[in-house]
Amino acid sequence: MSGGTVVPIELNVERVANGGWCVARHEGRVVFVRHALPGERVLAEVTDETTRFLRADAVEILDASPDRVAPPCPFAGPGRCGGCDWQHATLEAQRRLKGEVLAEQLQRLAGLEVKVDVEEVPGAPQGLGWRTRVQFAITPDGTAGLRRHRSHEIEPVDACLIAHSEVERMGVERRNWRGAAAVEAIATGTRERAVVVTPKGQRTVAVPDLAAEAHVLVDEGRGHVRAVRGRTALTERVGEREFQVTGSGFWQVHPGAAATLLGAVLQFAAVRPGDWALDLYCGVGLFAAGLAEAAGPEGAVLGVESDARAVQDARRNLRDLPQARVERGRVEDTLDRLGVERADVVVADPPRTGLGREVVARVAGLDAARVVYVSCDPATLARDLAWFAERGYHLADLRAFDAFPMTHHVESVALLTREPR
Ligand SMILES: C[S@@+](CC[C@H](N)C(=O)[O-])C[C@H]1O[C@@H](n2cnc3c(N)ncnc32)[C@H](O)[C@@H]1O
Repeated sequence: MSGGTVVPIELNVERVANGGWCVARHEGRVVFVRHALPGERVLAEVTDETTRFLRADAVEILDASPDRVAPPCPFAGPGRCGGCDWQHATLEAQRRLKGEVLAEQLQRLAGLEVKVDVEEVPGAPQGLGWRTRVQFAITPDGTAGLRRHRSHEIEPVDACLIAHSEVERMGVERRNWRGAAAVEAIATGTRERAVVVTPKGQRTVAVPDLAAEAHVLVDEGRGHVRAVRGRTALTERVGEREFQVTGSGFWQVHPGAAATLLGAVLQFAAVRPGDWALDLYCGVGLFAAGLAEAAGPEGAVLGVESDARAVQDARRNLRDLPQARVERGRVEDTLDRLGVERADVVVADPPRTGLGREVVARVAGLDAARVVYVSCDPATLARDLAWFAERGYHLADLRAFDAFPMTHHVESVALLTREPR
């Protein structure tokens, strides 16, 4: 907005929308408002304006929702840290709102009427202290902070309440990082050093008394974190099995999420001994391991993953399961390249962009009895489910998990089955 005093507008807040917003209306235009809750009357400052809609921050609550609480974090609130969206709502309300968002996306984009209960993920009872990877932005004077919402500005913080205690014990916020643009701290609980990658190379930082795994990446000032150079593997444990995760390879950030999602995937996949299963976008092999154990030595599992280091990790993590193999490549080309024509079960866990129409068509063509779709984005999940429906696969079951408390993000696991012929 241009300079001068910003006059707040009064809004009656309606429903929740995807992305941590609520919907209101002002002079014929939709307003997407943050820091508000459905049913509230608020004064809001407009932060962004187009011909079709406004964005605004609630700055004063005139009628509060019964779901409202004081944010536990002092850096949450209008114009402050953009890392969390729902610090001002109870955890129960946050989960209800996420369920409403998922249900609304499924209704609007896939024509599905579903009631969604978002389940708690064990390991963060207050919704705090769960984030095992935190990307800190660095101010020009070297102070660590977090980005403000939809902004390049940095909010200096002296602690992040959703960060895991081991990330906090690294003390990234208490060090000076002059010359770096970003630092990513990754904690898992077994390593005792921090590795810093600078433009001049990699160095190891001693972190005194750190009974934590610390892994810090620094970029070259271009505003993004680069993959770590060299082999700095972390070890994650799920049940009896250990998973090596090298560099910035994908692993769930909530310490309870990997085991919880694996449980949901195996429940829906219902793999039987001798089955032929695919794990698409397999990362370091979390789901492939469970599928291979269930399929047994007579079965077979193929993991497909595009990231070279994740493929190396997956092969290592699955080396005691000869029925599992991992192929490096993009899902879009690899199934064709390998001539994969059928499967009993397909698990797919794509990035936020979802599967897309072509991969949906390719997966549906495999004629699997069950397709398990793991998604971190309700909108792309709903879009893809509509395409699956065109090809005869329908939503048979859905579980959703609060793997990112205090934020608007929600993780879903959908079971798709074929229409009987
Ligand atoms: C959400 S992660 C899932 C990882 C794994 N299922 C897990 O739970 O740990 C998505 C993975 O897909 C990989 N990926 C991204 N685009 C891909 C593509 N087009 N083809 C194959 N893998 C891809 C990423 O490298 C990442 O490891």
